[in-house]
Amino acid sequence: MSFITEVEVDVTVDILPSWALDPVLSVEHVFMRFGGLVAVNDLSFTAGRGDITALIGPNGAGKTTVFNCITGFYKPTQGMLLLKHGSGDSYLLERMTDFRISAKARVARTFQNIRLFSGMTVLENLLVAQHNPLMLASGMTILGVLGLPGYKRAEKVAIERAKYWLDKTGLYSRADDPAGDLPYGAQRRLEIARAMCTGPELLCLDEPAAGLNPRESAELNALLLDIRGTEKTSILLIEHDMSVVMEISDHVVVLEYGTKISDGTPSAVRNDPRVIAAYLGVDDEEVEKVEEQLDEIIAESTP
Ligand SMILES: Nc1ncnc2c1ncn2[C@@H]1O[C@H](COP(=O)(O)OP(=O)(O)OP(=O)(O)O)[C@@H](O)[C@H]1O
Repeated sequence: MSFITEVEVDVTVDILPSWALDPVLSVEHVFMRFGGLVAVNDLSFTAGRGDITALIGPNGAGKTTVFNCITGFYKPTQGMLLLKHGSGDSYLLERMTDFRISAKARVARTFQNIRLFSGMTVLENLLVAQHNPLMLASGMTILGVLGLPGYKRAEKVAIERAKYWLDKTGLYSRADDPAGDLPYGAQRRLEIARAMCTGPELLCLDEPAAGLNPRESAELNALLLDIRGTEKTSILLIEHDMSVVMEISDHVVVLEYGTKISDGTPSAVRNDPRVIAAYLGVDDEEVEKVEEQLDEIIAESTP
């Protein structure tokens, strides 16, 4: 005869989302105040290594301010921004200058308004982006630039890298044209190529699809997916174009008035009533009503 004793085991396993397991960037309790205005309010989120993370929200939600804190243009009033390289090296971005954030932590960014050297050629724009490794190879001297073999080697590597990104972004045939002569969509791609020439650990793109037509927008999606897939570069993206956000993001963080209101997969965020309410511009008190309406719509459409 055998006795089986039932033992109640409380197995409460917290399943962490994939982006929290190996984050390239951890934003922890960040505040940014401009006088009486709280542009970023106790913001915490993680961006997973190798992920495309989108930061979205209505106009004035604080998205660009978050980018400016990450890239050192602003010092956050409070909070921590931890960037971790795949090698294990980590950097507290809020303690670093913008120059060191791009050179050491290797965070690259593009801007809402294109900022290229429009009088320089497309190729020159990509070589200027690699100024740091070139100057290091020169030993910071004119003699180094003129004679050191290390400099010649570094110059060759810089040209090869520029060619690689010209090819990837479909700009090879325009390499000798002034950047300012390129059509708008091509200038946007050149900005991304320039950022990629710095070999970033994290690529921050501020509204890369702004002003693009649907064909250019689809090309941008393909380029970003390729950067994620082939280069394994982590991307943090501010974007208003929901077709881009929903199609290519692994993870979406939503801000409203500087506060995080949703954080999850694209489909979870898309169906979050708070997000819908924020985008429709309804007040907090109306969120419940929107939720009820959504439930009704879902019930009606379910056979
Ligand atoms: N340097 C500054 N001084 C004062 N207020 C600022 C400054 N920078 C941003 N703000 C304010 O912070 C708030 C958030 O602005 P931010 O540009 O970060 O929003 P956003 O989500 O990027 O908006 P958009 O989608 O329109 O670009 C806004 O109210 C803005 O006016």
